[in-house]
Formats: sequence, structure tokens, C-alpha cells
Amino acid sequence: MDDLLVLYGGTFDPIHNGHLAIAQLVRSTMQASVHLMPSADPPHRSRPGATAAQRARMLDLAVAGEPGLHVDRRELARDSRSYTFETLTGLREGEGERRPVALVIGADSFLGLPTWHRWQALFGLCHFIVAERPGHDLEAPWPPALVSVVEGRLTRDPGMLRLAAAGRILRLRHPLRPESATAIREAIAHGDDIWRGWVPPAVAAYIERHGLYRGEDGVDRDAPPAPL
Ligand SMILES: Nc1ncnc2c1ncn2[C@@H]1O[C@H](COP(=O)(O)OP(=O)(O)OP(=O)(O)O)[C@@H](O)[C@H]1O
Ligand SMILES: O=C(O)c1ccc[n+]([C@@H]2O[C@H](COP(=O)([O-])O)[C@@H](O)[C@H]2O)c1
Repeated sequence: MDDLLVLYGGTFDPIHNGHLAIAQLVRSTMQASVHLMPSADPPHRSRPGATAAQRARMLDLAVAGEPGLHVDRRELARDSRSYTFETLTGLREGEGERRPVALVIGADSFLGLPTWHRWQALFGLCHFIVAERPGHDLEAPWPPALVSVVEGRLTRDPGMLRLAAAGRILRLRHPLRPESATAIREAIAHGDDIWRGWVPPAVAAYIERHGLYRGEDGVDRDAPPAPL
């Protein structure tokens, strides 16, 4: 069987130290590279405060000098909303059916899985690696739809994710990470410097240089377009 491919999808608007800590933990737990995969600008909901190109550039800066962490731009090649089902279906066309593929998601995303496009089919396409997150208790009762599909899939053994191509759910145990991209954007918009400690220094410098997240909706519309 081919080696495990680990993807960590997100808006990353911007990437923060919580994302990075989880990516590092997954790298060491799974003994595998982790590919951070920014989603495209969604056309049908409020757009991110930074463009897709800027969000991907901040990811590049965050993983520079981090062996085993990479940026995967496959969702940026499409100009429509990136449904994970479509991303993984496309990936399977290239990688085949047998390669183990795992998707890293936080507890909030996991508990909301039944709202995702063709979510039940995802278990035929990938494993899930679930990170705990403050305010989203994985011990509390789960949505009933999730319970019925998840049954028999949960594992605490990372090795299980290499024994099949898809379908397992690995729960990570780790110290909770309080960072959130919303809190970062809000702090910047309010002129509060606290956010600087929540992102890697190179990302903080990029945000400042490009005047990101200063406007009401996170976009500084008066700023001249800055080169990436
Ligand atoms: N502090 C955290 N702890 C655990 N998981 C996290 C944390 N922050 C983000 N994640 C997970 O990482 C993935 C990508 O997150 P995303 O880019 O949406 O960041 P976010 O901080 O949740 O952003 P926002 O506040 O804009 O919703 C999601 O699955 C999310 O659950
Ligand atoms: O496919 C879907 O319906 C779907 C719905 C919500 C989120 N996702 C994916 O989940 C990941 C985290 O999303 P977000 O919005 O929390 O950054 C990201 O890769 C999204 O593309 C996917």
C-alpha cells in the first residue's frame, strides 16, 4: 500500500499558531508530511479578509523552514467553492483508490460534518484526523446523523490509518489551542496588538505590510494593491 497522504484543509484567513501546532502534532503522530490546503475564495458567502493568493502566501511563510509541512494549492486551481467531496474525488483520479488519504479537521468542523456536501461519501474517500478545540466538546452527545455513520470507525491507533485507504476516524489528544482566525481579524480591526502572538512572526509581518484585516469586514479597501 502507498504511503499515507495527509491534507489539512482550511480557509486559513490567516493561518495561526493553533493550525501550526496541530499540523506539527499530526506530522509526528502519523510520521507523515502534512499538506495545508487553502480553500478558494467562496463565491456564495462572505469572502475572506485576504485573497486566496494572500492566504496561500501566508501559509508559505508559516511553513518555511518546517520540514514535513507543505502548502497544497489544488483547491485554488478551481474558481468555484471547494467542496471537499470534489477535491477528494479529483485527488483519487490521480492517486488511485488504494492510497491512504487522511483529512485533518478541528472538532467544530467534525461536529458540523453532516452539513457538508455529500458528507457520507467522504468516508469512502478519506480518513479523518480530528483535533480537539476549545468550546467544541467531543465528549458531549454528537449530532445523531454523525453517530450512526461514525460507529465502528473511531480509533486511537494512528497505525490503523495505514491499513486502509479511507473510512477511519482518529481522535487526537493534545493541549487545547485557543487561537482562532476570527479573533485575529477582530483584534486587528480594533487596533489591538494581542494578535501578534497568535501567528508566526513572518505572517505577522506580512499582515502588517499588506494592511490586511484593518477594514470593517477585514478588507482595507483604501490600501493600494500590494505585490505578493
Ligand atoms: N485552535 C484550533 N484548535 C483546533 N482546530 C482548529 C483551531 N483553529 C482552527 N482549527 C481547525 O482548522 C481547520 C481550518 O480552520 P480555519 O482556517 O477555518 O480557522 P479558524 O480559526 O477556525 O477560522 P475562523 O475563525 O475564520 O472560522 C478547521 O477544521 C478548524 O476546525
Ligand atoms: O465540502 C463541504 O461541504 C465543506 C463544508 C465546510 C468546510 N469544508 C472544508 O473544511 C475545511 C475547513 O473549513 P473552514 O471553513 O473551517 O476553514 C476546508 O478545507 C473546507 O473546504 C468543506
